[in-house]
Amino acid sequence: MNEIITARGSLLIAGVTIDGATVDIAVDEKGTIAAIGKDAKKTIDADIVIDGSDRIAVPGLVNTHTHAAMSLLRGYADDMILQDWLSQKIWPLEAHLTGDDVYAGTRFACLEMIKSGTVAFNDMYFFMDRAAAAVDDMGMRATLAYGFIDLGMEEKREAEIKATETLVAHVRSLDNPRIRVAVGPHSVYTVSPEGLRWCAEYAAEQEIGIHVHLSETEKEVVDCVARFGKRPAYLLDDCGCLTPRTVAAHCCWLDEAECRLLAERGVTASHNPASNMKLAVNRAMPYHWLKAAGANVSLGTDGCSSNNNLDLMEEMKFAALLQKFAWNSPTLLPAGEAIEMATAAGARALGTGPGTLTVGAPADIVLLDARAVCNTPLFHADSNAVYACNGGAVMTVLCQGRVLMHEREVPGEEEIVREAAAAARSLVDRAQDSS
Ligand SMILES: C[C@H]1O[C@@H](n2cnc3c(O)ncnc32)[C@H](O)[C@@H]1O
Ligand SMILES: [Zn+2]
Repeated sequence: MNEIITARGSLLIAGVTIDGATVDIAVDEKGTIAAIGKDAKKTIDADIVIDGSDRIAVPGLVNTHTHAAMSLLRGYADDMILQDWLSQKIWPLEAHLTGDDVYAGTRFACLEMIKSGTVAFNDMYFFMDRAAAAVDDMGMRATLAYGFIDLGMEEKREAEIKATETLVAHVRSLDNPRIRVAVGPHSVYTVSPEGLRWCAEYAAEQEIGIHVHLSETEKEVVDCVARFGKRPAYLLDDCGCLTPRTVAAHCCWLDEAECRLLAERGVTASHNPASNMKLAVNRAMPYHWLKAAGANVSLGTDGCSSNNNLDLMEEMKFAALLQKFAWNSPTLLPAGEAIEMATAAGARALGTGPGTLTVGAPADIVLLDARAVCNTPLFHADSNAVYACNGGAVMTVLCQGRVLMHEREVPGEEEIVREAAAAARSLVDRAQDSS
């Protein structure tokens, strides 16, 4: 194994390219960027030196909507509409999930994310104590929410409340600054207004975030208006769920007034273009309205059963292309904004720092291969990163100054893949045996 992966301490990335300039980046032993520039090496006595020649440094990517352990369900159910996909295939299989599955699936998802430049993610799923263990083992950052689904039943709501409280207490007990907790009301079609209100009050009391699906399909909006007399964003707002700590995933079917409402409340809208196209939700997030309103718009992959990977480099391209195509505007969402979505906007949403390569920021750093085919010729690094490259161009990943991958080597990769394959097989076999 490359010794840089196992080494700990202060670190120097020597002769790396940032915005076209060749600089050194010094990282102190706390994992903070101590200096950037030609004299950066003088600020620390580096324990580790990484050769940055032929490398372009960018901030670590932040995936703001995942169901990480769904990596076990990759390719299990494709080419379906959302409601059928969830009710006929995904939920029946998820009924057989175990904590061990979630550990194996989340560790596997972390591996895939690290290999494509992601350092932090916002996750909503089940058995989240085991997801936390996986995140801890892999050295990433994550905000973890239990997927709260009460289907309007009081008994179920009580169980979901307990599960949420248990997870919050568990994550607090870990006392790991890389792992945070949020409340995860799944959506307005799976959680009653009483459940949504409880989630909002509990999140406020605990001073933690809210992670929710919002206006993913037209059916969600039509059904919500028919049941509650208002569109989903207004229902969430009436229940107190729209806050500066809220990440609302999808937001495809928002109208212009709802975009303004999200901006006013300080909500982050997580764009998930690949999942939206695959599930044919038939409308792209109105990014132009959200942007005009001043909302924070970040980027997510969604789970591996609707994407079907966790490559946020690839997702930047999907976002830029979908926005241009859907809203008939080649100038909408240029490369620089797509990178901002995948870095600073995500970091803002999860409170993981500025999401930039600046002195004092956490050293969440990705080194891209400047000699890769996708980076040749290198007229505009942002353009290549978004339109030409994918996660395969990521060579080295640091999270809080710790090297998670170097020269594409991640410790334990083979075993992680083997365990995930076995867990996926066993999950599907158990589900089949019971049917
Ligand atoms: C946490 C639950 O959310 C389910 N899920 C995964 N992807 C989506 C999506 O795009 N919309 C709604 N719900 C989704 C996941 O399977 C869990 O059951
Ligand atoms: Zn989702």
